Amino acid sequence: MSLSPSNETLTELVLENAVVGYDGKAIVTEASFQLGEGEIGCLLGPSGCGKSTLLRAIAGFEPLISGSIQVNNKTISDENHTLSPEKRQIGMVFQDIALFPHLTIAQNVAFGLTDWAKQEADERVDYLLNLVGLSGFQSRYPHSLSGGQQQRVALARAIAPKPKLLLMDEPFSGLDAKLREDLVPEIRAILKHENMSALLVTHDQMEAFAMADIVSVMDAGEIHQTGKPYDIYHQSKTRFVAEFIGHGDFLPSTVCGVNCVHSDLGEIQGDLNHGLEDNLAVDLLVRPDDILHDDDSEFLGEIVSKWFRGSHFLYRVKLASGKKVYCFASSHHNHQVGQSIGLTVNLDHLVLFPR
Ligand SMILES: Nc1ncnc2c1ncn2[C@@H]1O[C@H](COP(=O)(O)OP(=O)(O)OP(=O)(O)O)[C@@H](O)[C@H]1O
Repeated sequence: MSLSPSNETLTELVLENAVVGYDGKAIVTEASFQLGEGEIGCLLGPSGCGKSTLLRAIAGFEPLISGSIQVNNKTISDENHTLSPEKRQIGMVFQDIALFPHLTIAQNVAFGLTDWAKQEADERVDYLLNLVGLSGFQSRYPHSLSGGQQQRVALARAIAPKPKLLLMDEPFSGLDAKLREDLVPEIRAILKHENMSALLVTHDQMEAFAMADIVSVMDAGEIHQTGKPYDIYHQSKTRFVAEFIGHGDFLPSTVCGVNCVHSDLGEIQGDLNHGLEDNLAVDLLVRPDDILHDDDSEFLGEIVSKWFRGSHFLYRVKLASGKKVYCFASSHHNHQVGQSIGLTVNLDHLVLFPR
């Protein structure tokens, strides 16, 4: 058995209309998405929307009411059959790190390697501890490690037996914000290095965007949209996605051409044909980065509140119509609440919801 990185773990996961629930009552309705070989996916949604339920179905802990789950073209769950979790070769990392306290770090990582030859298992443990930045920690015990270090050990333990797929249920939510910010890209890099297909569950948008190649946004048991983080943010398909992801406002507008709307921001030409008929009443999604502060602009808005974000200010500005929108400004443009500032509209993708 070779050390990593390996291509053995390259896995494709396909969910087709998966319905999952408890006591015959559906919680997740017809979930479909596809995770390509070596891709990192994310189920993102508010608390109680069914993310963990769907993850548990993929792990084999919950049966499907209908639909199917396939790994590398092999059906592992459908309404008639649930392959048992231990036969799925799926690794899991949870929020509560759950290392074995009485085992050393090396023994924890080697936990799933009982059928490996000793020398290969030792080499695999050393390789992984080095990969997660903890070489030299072999004989320490979990209680002597920080939360972030423990979570890295948990990751090493989960990927040690080279599972086909790694499932991660809110793995960072017990960690403080700074540690999370550092650890998320680090763990992404490790998974990519290992060619590991992985699926993360989180309610944190920033975590989803920093970690995943592809994000499925869920609400009330339903997947609203699956796509790249950029597309989810800039081309939200439903009002829920538009509101759940980042800041944004809906401006009442009227369609005035194949790629044009009229709103309180004036007439805006988008870069795509929106396919809606002229004069249709719509809501236009406006993100903070769609409106920029510009001292030279004569189009004004009055600051009603402001947030200093280090590298920039986020202003809430009131337009002449009374509607409020967010606006970005670089951090040396420090204006006061009540002041009117110039605005330019930087909106290429028109995201419209008929009213
Ligand atoms: N074992 C169970 N039996 C019955 N209902 C359950 C069970 N587990 C979860 N539920 C219900 O299913 C719904 C979805 O729960 P789930 O844990 O999947 O949501 P989630 O999106 O992962 O939430 P969170 O982010 O808070 O963990 C909730 O209404 C929950 O109460």
